[in-house]
Amino acid sequence: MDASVVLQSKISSVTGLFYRIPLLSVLRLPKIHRSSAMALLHRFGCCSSPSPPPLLSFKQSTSNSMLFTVSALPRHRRFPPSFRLTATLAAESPTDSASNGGGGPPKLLLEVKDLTAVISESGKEILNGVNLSIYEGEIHAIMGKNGSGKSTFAKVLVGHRDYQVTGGSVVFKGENLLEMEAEDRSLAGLFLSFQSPVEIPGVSNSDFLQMAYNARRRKLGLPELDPLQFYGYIMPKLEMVNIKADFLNRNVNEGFSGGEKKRNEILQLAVLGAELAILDEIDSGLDVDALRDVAKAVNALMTPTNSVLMITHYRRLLEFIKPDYIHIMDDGRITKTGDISIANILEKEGYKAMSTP
Ligand SMILES: Nc1ncnc2c1ncn2[C@@H]1O[C@H](COP(=O)(O)OP(=O)(O)OP(=O)(O)O)[C@@H](O)[C@H]1O
Repeated sequence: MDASVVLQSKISSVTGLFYRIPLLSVLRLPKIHRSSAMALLHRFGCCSSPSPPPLLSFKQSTSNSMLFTVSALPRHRRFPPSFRLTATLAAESPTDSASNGGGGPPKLLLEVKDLTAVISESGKEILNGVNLSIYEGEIHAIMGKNGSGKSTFAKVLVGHRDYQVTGGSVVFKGENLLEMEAEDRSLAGLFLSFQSPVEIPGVSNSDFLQMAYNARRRKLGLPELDPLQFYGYIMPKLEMVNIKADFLNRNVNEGFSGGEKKRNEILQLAVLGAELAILDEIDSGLDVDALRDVAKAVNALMTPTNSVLMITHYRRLLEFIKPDYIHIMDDGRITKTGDISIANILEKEGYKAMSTP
């Protein structure tokens, strides 16, 4: 833990420190990365809770400094690479326990109508009337030329502050998504894997994931997991994404290769669970084995009640994660919807084949 965090710990309340650690790290990032990193923290609802319970337990020593009792083991020994825990501790995904899973016709999960949005800073219009409906259990893919508005659409859905909605409606699980704060959207079950995942120096993956997971459990009224219980919960997830346990000791995305960052995004998804996972170019920068691992993990996470919206340029991802619908986005709206045959045509003929009615 570096000096600024220790200093901060001395002026923080006991419960306040917990979420100041990632926040401090974000504030140390270059300005260009800050809003993305804040969005990442908001993904987990970790910056707005008025009094989050501490993951790190600590107490005042006689010398007036804080004594941390993060765990019985020093940080570098907390997740040895060979660590295997066969625990039967409470390890259900919050969304598993929240889902109805009770049969019946699939419910409408997301309904976007005539959505328009501009860039907050310049007022430039990017989304020009997006319409999209996603039912529980469906996999949708959005394809489209560079700059057509795919990532903007994803970021608008999760409430990214760079964009302002100027019209239309978005209903998620029956609620007006546009009225919800970014972290509430995340806690409600919306997850966006970033095209360029941000690094958060000074915050370990394990602390970050446990904090995020417990934030979601709190929201759902479930008891939080302590570090040992969290081991039990996360170990199968690591195997699912084929990530070594020592990744948990490393700072969030710091020094990760492009492919490792993408795997880490899917690990976050596996840990948090999500009713709607939006995967923005999750295939970019992945070698073929990594793509297979990531796709396998995404498929394993599918249940009859959750859905995936993936943004991609390439058909090869769609061979691993088979979509029910493919949409073409052009100039900030969805102009065509079909099945895998759209991707086949695109591969052969390019976007000119999509411009005919
Ligand atoms: N924060 C921003 N500031 C300025 N311009 C932006 C911002 N966000 C998006 N844009 C612009 O909006 C347009 C759509 O961008 P977006 O990233 O949504 O496209 P995309 O379809 O995801 O493209 P790609 O396939 O290349 O990832 C682009 O012209 C982009 O430069």
